[in-house]
Amino acid sequence: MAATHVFEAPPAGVAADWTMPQNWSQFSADDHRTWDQLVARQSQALGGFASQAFLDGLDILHLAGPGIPDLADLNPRLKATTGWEIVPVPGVIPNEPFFRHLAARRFPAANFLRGPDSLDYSEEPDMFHDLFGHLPMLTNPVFADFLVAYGKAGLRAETLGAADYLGRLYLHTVEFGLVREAGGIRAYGAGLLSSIAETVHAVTSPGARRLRFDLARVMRSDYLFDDFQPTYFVIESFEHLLKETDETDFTPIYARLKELPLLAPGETAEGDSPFTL
Ligand SMILES: C[C@H](O)[C@H](O)[C@H]1CNc2nc(N)[nH]c(=O)c2N1
Ligand SMILES: N[C@@H](Cc1ccccc1)C(=O)O
Ligand SMILES: [Fe+2]
Repeated sequence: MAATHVFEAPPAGVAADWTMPQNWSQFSADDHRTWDQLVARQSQALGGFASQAFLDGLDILHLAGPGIPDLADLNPRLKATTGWEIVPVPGVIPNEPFFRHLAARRFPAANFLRGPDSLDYSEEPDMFHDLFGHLPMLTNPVFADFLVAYGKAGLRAETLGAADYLGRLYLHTVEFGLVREAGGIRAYGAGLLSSIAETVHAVTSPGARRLRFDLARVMRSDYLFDDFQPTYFVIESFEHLLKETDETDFTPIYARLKELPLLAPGETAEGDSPFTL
């Protein structure tokens, strides 16, 4: 987590719920050019790597036209699909307000853009990651409901001192998740899909470890934040992910996990099931 700054209190200009005005006119011509470059090369490169659900949702961003999207235009279009909207925040915010926004179908998006030196990979989640990476999946009804169920589970976890388990679930699904699809493997995680370099690595590299998704295994698996993940988890379907999160009482899982050591990034565990096609 070295490079990424997590805010502890809302800085000036940021509301108590961590949201801030997008202030679209603040973005420079260079920012808009970088955005267009990112969208063009990333959209071009994702065929064969990205889940169809993601590719379908990407249309909504392309419809927004060139330049960094104005949320005043984008949000009504997103809202019409699944009821979700984007709310600008200064960067990585604490868990509790993050869960609260998700539970209310508001997706927090960082209100700054990476520089042209980080087109392939950024160590820090920025506006390109949050909009290009996350927004397309928010237009998928099953995934959209999963993320609400996740936010509610997060709020419950906060009261149980178990938020870190949920943080790991998020990282290994919403951010770096793979899915069995079209007789192969596709990426649906936003941390992959906003980075060409890591998407290609996760889907194709023989050196990437891919395990079958297992809820408890995922919840005890630590992750890297500023480098490629050593292990990826593959789900069978978004329906399965929704069911696991929506209908599960996590309390006994947390109780069991508290007795087990955390697994370091890339560490193997008894019972690991490598993903096979
Ligand atoms: C839920 C999980 O723990 C995760 O680290 C949260 C915390 N705060 C965040 N804040 C923002 N803006 N974006 C994120 O993806 C997250 N992730
Ligand atoms: N690596 C991602 C950004 C990111 C960092 C950390 C966690 C999630 C996403 C990108 O290049 O877009
Ligand atoms: Fe993200």
